[in-house]
Amino acid sequence: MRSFWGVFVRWMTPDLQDREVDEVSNKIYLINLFGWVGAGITLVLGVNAIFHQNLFLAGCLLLVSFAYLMVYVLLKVFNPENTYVYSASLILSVLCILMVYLVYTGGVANTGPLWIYLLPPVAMFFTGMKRGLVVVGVFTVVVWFMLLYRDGALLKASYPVEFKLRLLYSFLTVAFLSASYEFSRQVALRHFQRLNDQFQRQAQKDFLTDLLNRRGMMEAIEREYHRSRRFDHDMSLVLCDVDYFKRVNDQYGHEAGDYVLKRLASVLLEELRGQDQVSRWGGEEFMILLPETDASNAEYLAERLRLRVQQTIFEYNGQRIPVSISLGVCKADTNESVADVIREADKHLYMAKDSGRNKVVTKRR
Ligand SMILES: Nc1nc2c(ncn2[C@@H]2O[C@H](COP(=O)(O)OP(=O)(O)OP(=O)(O)O)[C@@H](O)[C@H]2O)c(=O)[nH]1
Repeated sequence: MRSFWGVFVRWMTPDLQDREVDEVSNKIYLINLFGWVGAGITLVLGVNAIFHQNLFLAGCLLLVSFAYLMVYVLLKVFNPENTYVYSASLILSVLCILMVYLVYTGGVANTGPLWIYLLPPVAMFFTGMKRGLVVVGVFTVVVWFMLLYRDGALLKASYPVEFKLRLLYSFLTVAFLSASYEFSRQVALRHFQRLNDQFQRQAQKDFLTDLLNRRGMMEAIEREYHRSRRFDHDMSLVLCDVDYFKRVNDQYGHEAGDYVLKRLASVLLEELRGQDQVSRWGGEEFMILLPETDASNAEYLAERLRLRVQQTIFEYNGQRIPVSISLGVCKADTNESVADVIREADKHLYMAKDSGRNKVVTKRR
């Protein structure tokens, strides 16, 4: 039963290929739903009109039903992300024509004009506030003209003047409310997107050094790794660790330790090229990603960093703190996974530590 429902829903809805639920996918699903509901209702009304021998009305309604079905076909056959704008325009155009027709004929017992309130919310939601206002504006002018021109000479149905005026005033009120609602929705959406971007950035930043954190760097490495494989470019990693950092904390205090990490972060940033990326990998460890860099250039850069740190004066509260770093360098090979490359860089770092610290060790091939 469940799988039947799943197949049915999949058949009825456009394929968004696991796209995340967002404003666009939400719109696509609603346009599709609107198409189905519109096609269903107008089909029933069309068949009903055939039974009542009103063949002109039946023809119109069946045509509308077919047009709404095309909304689904457009979304299903073509890429919905490209065609949903056309589907929305189709829905709106057909809706406008249907509303004008209902105002013209009066529908059942002159209640046809009551359906025009559908237009403002649908127009605003499907096409946005500005375009929605244009559609509603043009529609209002057309209907206003039809209702007021020579005391209803353009209408098949006849309405009292009070009804016509109140219909237009209340329609404009609904249009204004729909536009305000759409405007607030857009403002809230933008605010939400800004917050989301901010959280995403924060989730990838290290609060102490303001560098990328391990999570942000992992993403950067994965991205670069796939790029370098695809275009057959070199890529290297340098893992760098402060020597005897525990002593810094013990001797000068934890705040001095924090100062060293921050200062070191800015020294590393100064030495690197714009395309390189540096992150705080954890504690007193920094991971550096070097795109388009082979092992000997990565080693050269690592050596330059080591020297630069050695020559930099780290001074906190008037006290000079001796700081040096050890670095493990590894160039990514095509047959290695990202985890392998990181493991290799880590292995070389510990070889640098074992061989006395303040050293660079590179994987040679
Ligand atoms: N001040 C400060 N200390 C940190 C931070 N993160 C980690 N540490 C300290 O860094 C020290 C790391 O010490 P160890 O792992 O023993 O390494 P080490 O003393 O640098 O020795 P080697 O790496 O072998 O040269 C620990 O004392 C941690 O408490 C931080 O954000 N701020």
